[in-house]
Amino acid sequence: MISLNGSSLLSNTGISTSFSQSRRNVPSSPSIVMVAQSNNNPNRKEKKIGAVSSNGSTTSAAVNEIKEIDCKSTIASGGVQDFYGEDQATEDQLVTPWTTSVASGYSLLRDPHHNKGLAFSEKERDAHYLRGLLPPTVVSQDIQVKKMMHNMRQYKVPLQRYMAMMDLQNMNERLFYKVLINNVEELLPVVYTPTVGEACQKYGSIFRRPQGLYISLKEKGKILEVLKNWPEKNIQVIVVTDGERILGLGDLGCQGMGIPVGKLALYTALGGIRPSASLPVTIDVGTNNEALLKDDFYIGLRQKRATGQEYSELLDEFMSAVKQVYGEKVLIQFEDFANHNAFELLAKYRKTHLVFNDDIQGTASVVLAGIVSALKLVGGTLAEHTFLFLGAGEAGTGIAELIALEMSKQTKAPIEETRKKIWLVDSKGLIVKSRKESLQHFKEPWAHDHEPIRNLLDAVKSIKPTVLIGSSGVGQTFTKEVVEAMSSFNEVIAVSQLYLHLHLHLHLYLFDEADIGAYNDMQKPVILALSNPTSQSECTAEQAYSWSNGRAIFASGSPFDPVEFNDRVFVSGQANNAYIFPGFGLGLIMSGAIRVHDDMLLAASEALAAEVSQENYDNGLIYPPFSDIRKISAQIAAKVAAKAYELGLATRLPQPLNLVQYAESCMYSPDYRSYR
Ligand SMILES: NC(=O)C1=CN([C@@H]2O[C@H](COP(=O)(O)OP(=O)(O)OC[C@H]3O[C@@H](n4cnc5c(N)ncnc54)[C@H](OP(=O)(O)O)[C@@H]3O)[C@@H](O)[C@H]2O)C=CC1
Ligand SMILES: CC(=O)C(=O)O
Ligand SMILES: [Mg+2]
Repeated sequence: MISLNGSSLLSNTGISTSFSQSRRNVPSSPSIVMVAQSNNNPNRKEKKIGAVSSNGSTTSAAVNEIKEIDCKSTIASGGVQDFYGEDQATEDQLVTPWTTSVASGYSLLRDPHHNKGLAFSEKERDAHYLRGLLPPTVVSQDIQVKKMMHNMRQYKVPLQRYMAMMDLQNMNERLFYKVLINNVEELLPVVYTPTVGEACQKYGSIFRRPQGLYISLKEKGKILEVLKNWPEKNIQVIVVTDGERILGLGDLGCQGMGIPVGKLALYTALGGIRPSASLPVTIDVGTNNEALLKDDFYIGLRQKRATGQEYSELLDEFMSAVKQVYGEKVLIQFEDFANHNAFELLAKYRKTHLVFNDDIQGTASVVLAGIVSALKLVGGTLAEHTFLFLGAGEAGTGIAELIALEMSKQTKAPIEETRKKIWLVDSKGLIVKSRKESLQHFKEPWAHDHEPIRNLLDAVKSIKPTVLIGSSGVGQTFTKEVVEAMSSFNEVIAVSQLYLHLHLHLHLYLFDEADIGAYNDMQKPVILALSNPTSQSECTAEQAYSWSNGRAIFASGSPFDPVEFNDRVFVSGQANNAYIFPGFGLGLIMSGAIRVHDDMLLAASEALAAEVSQENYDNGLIYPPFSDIRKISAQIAAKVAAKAYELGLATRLPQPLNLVQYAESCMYSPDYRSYR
């Protein structure tokens, strides 16, 4: 007998046996010394009772010997043997979490990495002691996928679908990824935004089995040991949050764990990173969410958030421990930190670690790609457009800076100049020079000369942007008046541009109504409502199309169903960093990159924009469909890796000749493996 600890204790379902060959998928001769050890039962003494050979021949002997342990005094009422002394123990007595460790297939069925459920072949059932543990039928993985989707579609409540998917992930990892990859467009809204937002809000009450690693203030000084508790050793990507800005839902404390878990599921499904190489982490420094602090089911520390030195010391310890345990090349993705920490953490650790802030950098890359694509539909170069943001935080200023950088590269103008084409509104109004003294540092570059303006509508009317981007985390802020204003003056600009165009290029001075109509039709306002989840979207797809009279080029952070307006069906795109981070991370990992550089974000953006087909454009789309995401991720990974080599930041040498092929060859496949 051995005592259970770590992840095996957490995945124990009552009866626990460990099938030690299966984990490594190689023939082995485990010699498991079975030791009975009790610290609460005076009648039980430490006893070495045997060893089990790889063919399991001594299993029954060993089990018989276990039964020899004197347990006369552990008969619980009703005649059921309290074999482990657990029923007899009172609440304040300590018990050891026992398990027997024999070469049986029972634990194989409960090992999510290797379980295949009914897909175990006859041969595997014989070889791995599964006879009798499964019903007789043998089914293919494809049938399992079909069944899972059939069952999933019976649930009408999205959170039930989420829970069904999480249960599957905890039960049969390969099937989970096969289901997700094969049905990515249908299931992305389930495992990711918007449903993951609701899951985080209710994480305590839906909590079944822990996923990921929780590092709280209690672990201060012990983070190295905590990391070593994680069962996998070859970690390549960590997604970490402190839960303070979960989507647009605010501070969800420890319950933010749903985000790293969800993002890493996408790393595997969309980017092909091996699940065993990924580690979701939640840093719990408390929460300022009063409702959660009072919630009986809350799973985190019940205290106000630690800040200042206490906070930065914990983060510092975590960052050093990660590097010590997993090395220089582990990618650490910061996710959903509040902006007062996010910018600082990125600035501090980008010099010493391979870090990437998805909300600042990934979002910037995906939105730049969408805008570059949109230019095909609305005309002009990046520098000829004017941008207005609602929201000047991580997403807003991150995107703004990357657009300004790309503009600067294209026009050779200094970035200080190109920034002037970009305006941002925060909760206090338009960011202007007169506010400079009181601005957070990341807003300062955007304080241009302009009179103060308090609200978005007035800012839209004054700035007359061609592109409006919502990154405020506040729903319904792109009102009818805002969208109508965006549409109206883009029309006016269209007419004046038409005059200019005819005059300068065609030397024509006359035109008819049809010309104006055709040209105006091309002048469409670009409206991106990035805030997640759906409830926080600045406007819905239906509102964008109807209020703009069908002229908006629209994309949103969370998906919307197609909209019928004026006998036309409008399909909107999803402007979400999920297009970028999986391929971006793959590119870093496969090149052995040691640092992230802004030029890699531009490279990723270019790769994504290049994947939008003419057919997509014809349908008004500025992003390719998610159904092609693995192919897209390979293209992104290749461009990012190429940039890493070019910048001298890659350590995997020699550089593979064909980076796209190499990226594809690195990708995890969820197909079942055959067991000896
Ligand atoms: N689609 C995607 O891929 C992504 C979407 N997002 C979404 O973007 C949203 C914002 O994220 P992030 O930038 O990290 O958050 P931040 O908290 O860093 O920034 C929010 C910004 O919005 C401003 N703001 C808040 N309320 C209002 C209001 N009523 N009117 C005007 N401005 C307001 C804030 O103003 P102030 O500074 O004055 O407080 C702040 O500048 C979230 O909903 C998130 O889910 C984020 C990343 C990626
Ligand atoms: C998509 C994302 O990262 C966010 O909304 O925070
Ligand atoms: Mg995020």
